[in-house]
Amino acid sequence: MKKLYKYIFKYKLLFFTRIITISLAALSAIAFDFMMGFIVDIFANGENSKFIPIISASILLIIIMFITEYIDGFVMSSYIKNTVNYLRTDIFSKILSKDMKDFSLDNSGKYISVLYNDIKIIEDSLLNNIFQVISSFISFTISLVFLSSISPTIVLFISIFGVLGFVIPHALSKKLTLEKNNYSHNLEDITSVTKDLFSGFEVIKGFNISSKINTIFRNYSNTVETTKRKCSIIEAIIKGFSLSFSVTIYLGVLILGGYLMYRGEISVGTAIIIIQLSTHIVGPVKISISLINQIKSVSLIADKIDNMLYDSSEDVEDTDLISFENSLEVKDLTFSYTADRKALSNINLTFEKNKKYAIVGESGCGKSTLIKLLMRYYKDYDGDILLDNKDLHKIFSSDLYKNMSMIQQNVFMFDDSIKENIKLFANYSDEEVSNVCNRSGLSNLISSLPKGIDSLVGENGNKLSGGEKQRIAIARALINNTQILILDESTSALDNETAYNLESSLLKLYDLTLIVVTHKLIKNILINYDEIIVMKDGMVIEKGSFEYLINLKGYFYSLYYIQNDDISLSE
Ligand SMILES: Nc1ncnc2c1ncn2[C@@H]1O[C@H](COP(=O)(O)OP(=O)(O)OP(=O)(O)O)[C@@H](O)[C@H]1O
Repeated sequence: MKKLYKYIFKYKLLFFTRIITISLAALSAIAFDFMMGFIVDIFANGENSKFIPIISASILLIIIMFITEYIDGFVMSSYIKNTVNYLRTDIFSKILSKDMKDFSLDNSGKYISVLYNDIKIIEDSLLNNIFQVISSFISFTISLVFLSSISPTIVLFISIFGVLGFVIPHALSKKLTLEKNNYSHNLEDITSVTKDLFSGFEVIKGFNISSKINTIFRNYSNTVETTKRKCSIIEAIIKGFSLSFSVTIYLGVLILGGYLMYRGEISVGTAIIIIQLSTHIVGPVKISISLINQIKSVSLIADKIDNMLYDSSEDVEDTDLISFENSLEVKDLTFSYTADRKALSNINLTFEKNKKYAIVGESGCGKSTLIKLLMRYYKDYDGDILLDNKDLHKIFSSDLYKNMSMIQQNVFMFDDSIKENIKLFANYSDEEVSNVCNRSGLSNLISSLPKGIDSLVGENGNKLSGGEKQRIAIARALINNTQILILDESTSALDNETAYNLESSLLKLYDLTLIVVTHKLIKNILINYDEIIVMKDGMVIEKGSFEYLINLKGYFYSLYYIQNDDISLSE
């Protein structure tokens, strides 16, 4: 919760201006109470000469109240706009600065929920209420000071019931905090699930499972609404308590004031002032109880955001890597996603600078897992991964991803031109862009388009084919001067010819260390790799050149034979 103070006080000037405007609004309201009392006394005593001045003062007060309300609304809306904006963009940039391994641990739906749902809860329950509490406190204090100068007995009575009114509902506040936290978690779940279900739209339609999916969604929606209802019930109980106490105080003041008037100790006007002032004491007590509880209920949500934004890389990264010079080594690497099954067992490999490596093996043997570990997606493995003899974990993220890039099947594209998608909005010259286009095999595509490199790619690159998007991704990596390029073709829908062309152009790049996960066992391509790494059941079981592996007549030979039934023909 403490970390939220940074956001609350970010716009100090607006914050304190708002306190001044709400104090003025509170003062004007109290001045109005006095005005009512004076008017009644002027009529009761027949003081005609004071009639015009009191009417003028009333009009002036109304104008002041209007202006104060206007300025107050203006300041408040500016404060909320700036603070919420700052909070949301700060959280967003913290999410972006997370390490890949940390980011992949959380479902992105959770981040979306924090950015919209949780921030809305913080705005409603904290930012708005904090001023209401301050305003209530100011009204309460000023009214109490005035009232104590008129009748200390009434002040004593109000204080006793006011304290009781605070203490009893306080007991319910913990329950409310927990329920609000549950509500926030349930909102997270429904956002993630909705996101997943929409991304599976084609499957839902294709397999005709809409009614099953509707049931799943209804259950999530029901859970969210049930938790929200629980919060509302607890809030209603708290409000019920505070209402009972405030009505008791109000009635008590009315009876005590009436009694003092009956005894002739105060005038009718003063009795009205007492009653009006007591509303400024009772009202704040009543509101503050539920407001303070609502503010407290934000604390668990604030802690949750803190935990989510915790970046484990801050703890370990202390090594730089200016440029990859020698080798990427994997020593005794073992990794499991779940305790009951190893995804990788005892892997030992060396990837030398500028050499080309292919990783092959049947589906599920651990190829993608291996390259994800090389890209530092997961940290909890046994063994070592060393880049130029430096522990992969310790290398600064900025250095690591400057030297290593991975291209997967789903290449993210900005809705902009081909050129901007290659440059990624950095300052590269046209010559540099054209150079990487040649190297990544994009030149043919560009020359066939009427607007060339300035052609727009469409939303997420929908005007381009899968292979073209992958080429743009390669150009991105090359312009960034990536030393090690990892290509995951495991799930690639690329046809053989496109895959062939893509790999051939990369294999020709001398100053690039290339690691390609491939399913397509094509001799003319595979002979160009320095080493083919063959995996089975999470282990590396063979490795060597294409020729060596074929002559070995082992597992690779059988895999190759399945895809190329007649070896003699394909050779
Ligand atoms: N996030 C995950 N959580 C749990 N198990 C996983 C996860 N990702 C992969 N696995 C399991 O780890 C094993 C290796 O998966 P991996 O994706 O590395 O295989 P692969 O060789 O790349 O397969 P493919 O060629 O089909 O892409 C598989 O048994 C898979 O079910």
